[in-house]
Amino acid sequence: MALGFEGAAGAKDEQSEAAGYRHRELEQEREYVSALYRRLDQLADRESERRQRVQLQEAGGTHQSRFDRDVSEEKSSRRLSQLSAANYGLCFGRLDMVDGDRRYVGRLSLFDEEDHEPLLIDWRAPAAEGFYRATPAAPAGVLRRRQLRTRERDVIAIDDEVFDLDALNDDQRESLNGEAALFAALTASRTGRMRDIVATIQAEQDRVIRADLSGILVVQGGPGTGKTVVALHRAAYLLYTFRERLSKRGVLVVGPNPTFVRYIDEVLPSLGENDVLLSSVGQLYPGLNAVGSDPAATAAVKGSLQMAEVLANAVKNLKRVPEAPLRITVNRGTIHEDVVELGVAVCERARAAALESGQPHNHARRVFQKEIITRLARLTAESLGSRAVGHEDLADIATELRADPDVRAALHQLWPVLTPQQLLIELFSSPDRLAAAAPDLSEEKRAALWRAAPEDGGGERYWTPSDVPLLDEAAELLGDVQTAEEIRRARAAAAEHRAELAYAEQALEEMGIKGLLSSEQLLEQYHGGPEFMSTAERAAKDRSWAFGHIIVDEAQELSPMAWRVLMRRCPSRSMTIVGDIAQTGAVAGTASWHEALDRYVPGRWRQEQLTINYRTPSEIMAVAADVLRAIDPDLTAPRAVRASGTEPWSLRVEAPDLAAALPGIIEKEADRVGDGRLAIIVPTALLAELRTVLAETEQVVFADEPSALDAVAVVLTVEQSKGLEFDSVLVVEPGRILADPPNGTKNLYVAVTRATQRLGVIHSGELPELLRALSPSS
Ligand SMILES: Nc1ncnc2c1ncn2[C@@H]1O[C@H](COP(=O)(O)OP(=O)(O)OP(=O)(O)O)[C@@H](O)[C@H]1O
Repeated sequence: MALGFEGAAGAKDEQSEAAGYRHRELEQEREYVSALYRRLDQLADRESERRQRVQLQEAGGTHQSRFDRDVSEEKSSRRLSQLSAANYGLCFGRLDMVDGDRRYVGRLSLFDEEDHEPLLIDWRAPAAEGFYRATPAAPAGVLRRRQLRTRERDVIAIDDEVFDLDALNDDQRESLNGEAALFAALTASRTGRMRDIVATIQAEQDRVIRADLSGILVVQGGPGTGKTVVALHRAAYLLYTFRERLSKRGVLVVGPNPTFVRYIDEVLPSLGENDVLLSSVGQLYPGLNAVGSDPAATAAVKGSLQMAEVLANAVKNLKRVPEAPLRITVNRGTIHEDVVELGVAVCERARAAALESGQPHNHARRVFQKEIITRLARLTAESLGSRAVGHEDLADIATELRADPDVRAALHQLWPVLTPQQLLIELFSSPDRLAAAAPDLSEEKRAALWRAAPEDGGGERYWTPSDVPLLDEAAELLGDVQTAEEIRRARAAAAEHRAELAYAEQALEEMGIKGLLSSEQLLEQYHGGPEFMSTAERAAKDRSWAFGHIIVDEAQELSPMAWRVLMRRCPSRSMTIVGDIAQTGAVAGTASWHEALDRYVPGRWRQEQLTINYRTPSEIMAVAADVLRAIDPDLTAPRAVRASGTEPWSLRVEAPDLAAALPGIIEKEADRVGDGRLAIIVPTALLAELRTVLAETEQVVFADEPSALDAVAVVLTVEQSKGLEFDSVLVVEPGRILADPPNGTKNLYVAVTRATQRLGVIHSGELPELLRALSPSS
């Protein structure tokens, strides 16, 4: 049966016997774990000596020797960072199997030096599965599961579950995996950064983590059910299990905003995985960090699928056929100056030939240009008089014409070459162009898209996260801006690169280091690339990169246009999508998984549900449940795993005094959370006012400041608080959050589910009816 040591005793002598047993077992585990650390240190020392030796080797030499040296150094660095990630919490569990086998489970695998017997099993290995999956009802060969609770390198407690089916009641069958360790983790103060949960993963979460790599898996779950943390552990699991495949193509994790990305960025390194690209949607376009913001109406239009058509039209409209023959002055200012006439039919033919090539706009321009220049060369030759003009002469004339400023201007007028940024700037700043490209958008929607052209060509603040999918779409339609010569060279280089890659692939196979390095990395090393670039770094720079797996967090926030970008980045459709439809806040966000996915993989995606809330205590969830019912009476809030013993409260302060009272309320609450973290979640419209009001309040920062995650108290909008959690949360003016269209109720649901311990609501006027479960405070 499932029991801790505490439950075993009855009479006094039995109690002291149990205590003695407990003590002996604890000592035994302390010794075992110390031995594991000795082995870890030994491996780390050897690896760093090896690396030093490699570093001392001469830098020059042949390609081959330089390559060997770089591979060794890279291999050592990776191993060292894996070993150092296991410096604390190395081992956290033990499985005693029915067949007498005993397995220790931890952050990585360790083997005995002499007999190569496993001393410790990596949590991701199949042999460790029972540690997370075994239940009293389905023990899967496990007799006892032991949790080792550790502080730094010492074992401080052990908790046992003994699976004995005969002695179970229903509650015990449903018992949580490693309750004591889990509760210790859940009630600890938050640090502002997400931590890994490798020691306390629960069975329903483990099923998601170890699910098949292929296809699209949607993980739907209410707030605090561990979607984010599970998604990150899944990334680590997939990299461990499919190392060879994924090290080459890489894994991308997409979060809703840069603050969230910073919040989660320590989890994968703590699991020994450093080569995953983390990005928000605003960072997905290489070379751009879009930090501007759009009014809701603008974001709604930009996110809608209609924009794909608008952009396709905008690119189509770039190609112009003149209404009358075009008169072009050639050889201006020379003795050969002349005016030639380019007929409408010629332009039409050239345009048709270019379109027929099926290439993106900027590439097809070459076909167009060739047709026009050939025609102009003939006309120019004719204008030179009756002298016979041969092939070579025509070629020379064509070369001259290509450089002729008037000819270039005419070509630009007929078929301009543009970057995606230029296309969007020109489109959004011109009501006429917008009207021509978006005849199906209402006047109002077109007006929402209008924006003055920037003087500096558009910096970080000009571009918004909603622009990124549009830039990506435009880049697809336009293609790179390259000259014909550049394109010819790029094609030749690509062919050579493909041949070299095939060769490198073979070399990796023969050297037995496939999975450590990709063939691309090997080639880079071989050609003496400036520095070693990880797969994630290479992928971050390449818009056309196809990832091996994509994980999307807070996926309900993605607009239809953002979904298109992600689908383009993952042609294999190997994706994990985590989110909660009840928390959609973005105006162009996702209302249903069917709506988002059926377009790409009709009927070919699967869904898992997470049902237990590990973050929010039951007292707060009672309040949240009323808000959820207002969103949809058929939805059920996830079951809170614990109570905090603290009632969530509300405080009414009338409008003129509210701003003045806030600093005092915040200071008091910050004192209460001690070394924990406090969030003040406010309606977007109040943000500017509060910046002034709270300017002098100690320890308070705003979410857009770099130190936001490390501060004792941070002020955020609901949007900025997505996916984050805090020990205590103050929600200010919930009525205004509710009244903010179109997702006010969902936003309030997000706001009240951010706390791990305490929730307070401060309001002027009547408290919204759906927060009636709060206890009024004076
Ligand atoms: N098995 C577990 N052991 C310990 N802590 C856990 C476990 N599962 C979840 N948690 C903790 O619960 C909290 C909520 O997890 P997480 O942020 O992943 O939830 P979420 O479902 O993404 O929430 P939201 O939808 O609100 O963003 C985190 O602090 C996480 O570390």
